[in-house]
Amino acid sequence: MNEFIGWCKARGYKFDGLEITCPPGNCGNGIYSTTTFRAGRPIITLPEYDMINSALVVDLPFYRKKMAKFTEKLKPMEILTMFFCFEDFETSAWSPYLKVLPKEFDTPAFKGIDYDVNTLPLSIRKFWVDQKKEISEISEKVGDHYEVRKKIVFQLRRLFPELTHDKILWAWHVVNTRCIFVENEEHDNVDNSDGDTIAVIPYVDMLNHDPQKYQGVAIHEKRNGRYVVQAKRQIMEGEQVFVCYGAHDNARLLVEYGFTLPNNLGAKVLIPQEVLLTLAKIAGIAVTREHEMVLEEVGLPSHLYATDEGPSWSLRTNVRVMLLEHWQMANGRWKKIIYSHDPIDEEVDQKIDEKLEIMLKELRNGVVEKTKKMPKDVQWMWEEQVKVCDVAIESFGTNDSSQKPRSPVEKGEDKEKGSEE
Ligand SMILES: C[S@@+](CC[C@H](N)C(=O)[O-])C[C@H]1O[C@@H](n2cnc3c(N)ncnc32)[C@H](O)[C@@H]1O
Repeated sequence: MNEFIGWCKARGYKFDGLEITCPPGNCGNGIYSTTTFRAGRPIITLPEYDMINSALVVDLPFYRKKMAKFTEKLKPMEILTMFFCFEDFETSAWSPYLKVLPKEFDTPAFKGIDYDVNTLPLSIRKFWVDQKKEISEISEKVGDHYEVRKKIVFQLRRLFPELTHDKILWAWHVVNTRCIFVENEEHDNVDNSDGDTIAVIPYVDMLNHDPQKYQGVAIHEKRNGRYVVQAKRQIMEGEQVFVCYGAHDNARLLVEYGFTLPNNLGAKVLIPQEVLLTLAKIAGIAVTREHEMVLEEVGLPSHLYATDEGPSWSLRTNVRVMLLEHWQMANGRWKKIIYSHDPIDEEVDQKIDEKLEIMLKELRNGVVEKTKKMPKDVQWMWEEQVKVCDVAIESFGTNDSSQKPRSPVEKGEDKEKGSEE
C-alpha cells in the first residue's frame, strides 16, 4: 500500500488527512479520515489526466498499435477491460496501483453462479440479463472468439498469451466495481454510440459505499482540470469516508459489486401495470379500458421503495386514476383532477388508503408465496421485497397481520396474480 500511496503523491494526488486501511468485515480496503474536514472542503484531488478513461487508453502507443489490428472500434467498457487485461503488474506505469486491486470478487458472475432469471425479483432481472450479455460480448470481442472471427488468433496469442476468459472476467470486474460516472470528451477511436461516461480513478476507487452515511461527493472540475472528492458534510476524525454508488437494492449490490448491506434503504418492489390492475380488481375497483388508457397516459411508476414512509405519491395517483368515474375521464377531464394542486377530497383520500391497503396486503401475500417456491440462494432477495411491503402496509396504522387477505395463489385462483410477476 505504501508504494501505491507514494505513486499517487508523485503523480500530484492530494489526500492529506486520509488513510487507506482495511475496515472490519469483508469489504477490502476503505478510506478513513485522520482529521476533521469541514463541509465543502476538498478531501481528494487529482489531475484529470490521471483518470483512466477510454481516451487515455486508446492514445497510449501500446493500445493504439493493438487497436489498429481491429477493423471496428471498441466501446468504453471494452477498452477499459482490455486495459486491465493487458497491463503487466510488474512493468506497467500503473504497477503500484494494479498491485492493490482485489484479486477476486464476490459477485455471482465471478463465482460462476448462474441464476435462472425467472427466479429473480423484477427489480434485478433486467440488470442480471444485461450484465451476462455484456460479459459474454466483451469476452467474445477481446478473447478467443473474437480472435477466431478476425482470424488474428496467431498474432494475439503470440503477443498476449496470458489472455484467458478468467483474466477478462477479472479485468471486467475491476472496471465494473470501480468505475465512476464522468462525461468524457468524444474520441475518434472510441465507439461511443452508447455514450462514454466511465472512468476508473485510482485512490478515489478505494471509497466504499454507504447510501445512509456517505459524506463524499465526486466532481469533475473540467475548468480546473482536476477531479475532486468534496466533503458534503463535516467528516470527523476516525470516520470511514463513504460515497454513494446509487440507490441500489441488495440484489443489485450483490450482482454488481459483490456485497449486501443490512437494512438497505435501496430496497424496492417494482409493480408493473398488469400487476397493479390485478391487485386493483382484487380490491374491488372496477377498472375499465378507459382507466387503463389514462394510466398509460399518466405514465407514473407504481413501485414501492423502502425509503418511502408510505405508498408514494405516484402509486397513490395511479389508484386515484382507477377510482375515477366515467364522467370524470371523458374529454380529458381527468387531467384537471389528477394534475390539480388542490388538496385531495378527504373522502377520495380515504378510499385510496382503503383500496391500497388491500392491494398491498395482497401483493405481500403473493410475494411471500413466491418466496417459498424460489431456490434457497435467491429467497433472501424476495424476503427483502416482503419487508418493503410490510413497511408500506404498516404506514396505514392497522398492522393486523391476521386480517391479511388471502392471496389468489393461496386461494388457487391464479398462480401469478398478486405476486410481483
Ligand atoms: C470501488 S471499490 C471500493 C474499494 C474496495 N473496498 C477495495 O478494497 O478496493 C468497490 C468494492 O468495495 C467493496 N465495498 C464497497 N462498499 C462496501 C460496503 N459497504 N460493504 C462491503 N463491501 C463494500 C465491494 O467489494 C465493492 O465491489
